[in-house]
Amino acid sequence: MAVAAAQKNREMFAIKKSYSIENGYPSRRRSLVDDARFETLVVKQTKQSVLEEARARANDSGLDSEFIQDGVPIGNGDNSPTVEDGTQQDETKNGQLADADIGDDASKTDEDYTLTEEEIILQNAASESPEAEQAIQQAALLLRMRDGMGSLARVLKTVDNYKGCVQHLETRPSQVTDVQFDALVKVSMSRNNLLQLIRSLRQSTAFAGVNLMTENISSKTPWFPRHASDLDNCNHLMTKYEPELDMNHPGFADKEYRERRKQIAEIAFAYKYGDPIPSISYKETENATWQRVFNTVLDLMPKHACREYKAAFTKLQEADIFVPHRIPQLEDVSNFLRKHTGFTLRPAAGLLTARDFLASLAFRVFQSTQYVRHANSPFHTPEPDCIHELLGHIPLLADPSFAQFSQEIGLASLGASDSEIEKLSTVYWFTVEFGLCKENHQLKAYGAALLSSIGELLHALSDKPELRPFEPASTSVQPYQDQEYQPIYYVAESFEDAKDKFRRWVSAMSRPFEVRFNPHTERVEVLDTVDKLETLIWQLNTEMLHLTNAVKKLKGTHFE
Ligand SMILES: C[C@H](O)[C@H](O)[C@H]1CNc2nc(N)[nH]c(=O)c2N1
Ligand SMILES: N[C@@H](Cc1ccc(O)cc1)C(=O)O
Ligand SMILES: [Fe+2]
Repeated sequence: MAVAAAQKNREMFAIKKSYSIENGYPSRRRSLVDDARFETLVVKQTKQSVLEEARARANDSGLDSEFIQDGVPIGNGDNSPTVEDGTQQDETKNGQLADADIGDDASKTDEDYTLTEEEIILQNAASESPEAEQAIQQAALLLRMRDGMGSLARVLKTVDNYKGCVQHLETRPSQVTDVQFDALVKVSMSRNNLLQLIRSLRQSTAFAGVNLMTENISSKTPWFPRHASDLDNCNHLMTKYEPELDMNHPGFADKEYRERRKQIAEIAFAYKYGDPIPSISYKETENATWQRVFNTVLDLMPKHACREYKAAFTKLQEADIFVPHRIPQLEDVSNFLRKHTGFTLRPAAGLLTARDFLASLAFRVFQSTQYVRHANSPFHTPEPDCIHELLGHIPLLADPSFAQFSQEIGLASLGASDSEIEKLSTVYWFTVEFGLCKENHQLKAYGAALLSSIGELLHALSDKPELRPFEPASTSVQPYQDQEYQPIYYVAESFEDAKDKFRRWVSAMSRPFEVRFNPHTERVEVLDTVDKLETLIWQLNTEMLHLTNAVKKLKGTHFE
């Protein structure tokens, strides 16, 4: 009966809220890598429907309605094309017409082509405000010229009519049937005029295709938070681990537990940047669960935890934050961390998507759950809870070197592609969550999910699992599950060594820009102009001057 009720509850809940189930996620599979893949899929589908909607709108409002392709008017529901990332982009590698790209692909793009993703983005960008409409846009157009070079005169004239400026012009013999030449024309003109230019060129029978392939209209880089306050938008949940949705969750059939968990999660939903984290008056049973885990960690830590963990743990005890009889309040922990490494906490309502979770690390913000695991399973729980965050993550976030490693993973994730997010979260999994390291030839644990799950800690340090050296390139593609204990663990020489290897690996990632966190403004800066770099170099020079002076002064006192 209880199970049936829970099932019903689960279905209702799924319709209202579940990110996973309403989208058809196979909820029995429990791997965060699968989650990331699933997230990718949902994001893609959502994007697709946004694009299709925009196409339909463009069609309704008459834009492009004069263009008929293959005898089918654009926007015809059944025949509406799908956007494939990359097909357009490939044609302007390094801004040149790339020979290798001529051929099947090129002709295919033309045939499939109606309103491209770039045009929709341009149209949306232009429609934001009158200023946005007039903003000057750099763009590249690929023109398929049926009648030879003579058509170029017409192109140049039309660009001129629209008050545009041609910045680059390149042609090649076309391999598309019935097309003599392809021309790559880079122009600069207002967005509105650019849209008109494209329309106008398309009306001419001289062109078999007019494709917009912009360099910087396109939002190929996924959105990412620029300021710590933008993290208010980075709270998307993977709900499949929640007690309502996971039949293996120890709280699945416990209504009171689920209510309590929901009530605490509400705090996270309401939380905004700058708010103090509300205190929770934990129940006796909740404090008792904490006490059980806390005491076991105290017992095992001296032998099995890494040096840095133990040192920070002692500091947390000295600050009266880690005591056996009560669960620490996140606000107190946040203030403690701020003093040691500049990390702070934000309340999280549950397991966050990898992209959102990693993004916050870039700002030295750790998103922490605040509810407590079910009293029946103190030594293992399927979703992160505050005991995991507090006993697992907090001590190392108070260690400067580890804090920096965490932030670097976060910075690398900003604007990364979906497959790179998947790799970064796998590295996170095998280091921050389940990492082992060496200390005087002995194996020690530093992973948070080992230090908060006693059963797994002992398993990891037994002779059962396979141990491999931490190597980002191979670690980042190692599949894993989070249902049972891990069969493989990765061993780092030290945090410094892990950081070095990670840095070298990250520098080969595809993101075309570097970012830097400015702690004074809590802003992430994209290092994309000489001005910004010069300002930074100037700041570093000043810093170097101070450091050099400090060395001189120390040496001076030494020898006097
Ligand atoms: C980045 C990686 O996927 C990692 O396991 C994340 C996912 N989301 C999370 N969400 C919360 N609330 N706590 C966590 O520890 C994590 N870990
Ligand atoms: N298994 C961990 C909690 C946890 C769950 C899921 C995670 O992704 C991470 C941590 C524990 O029992 O402490
Ligand atoms: Fe964790």
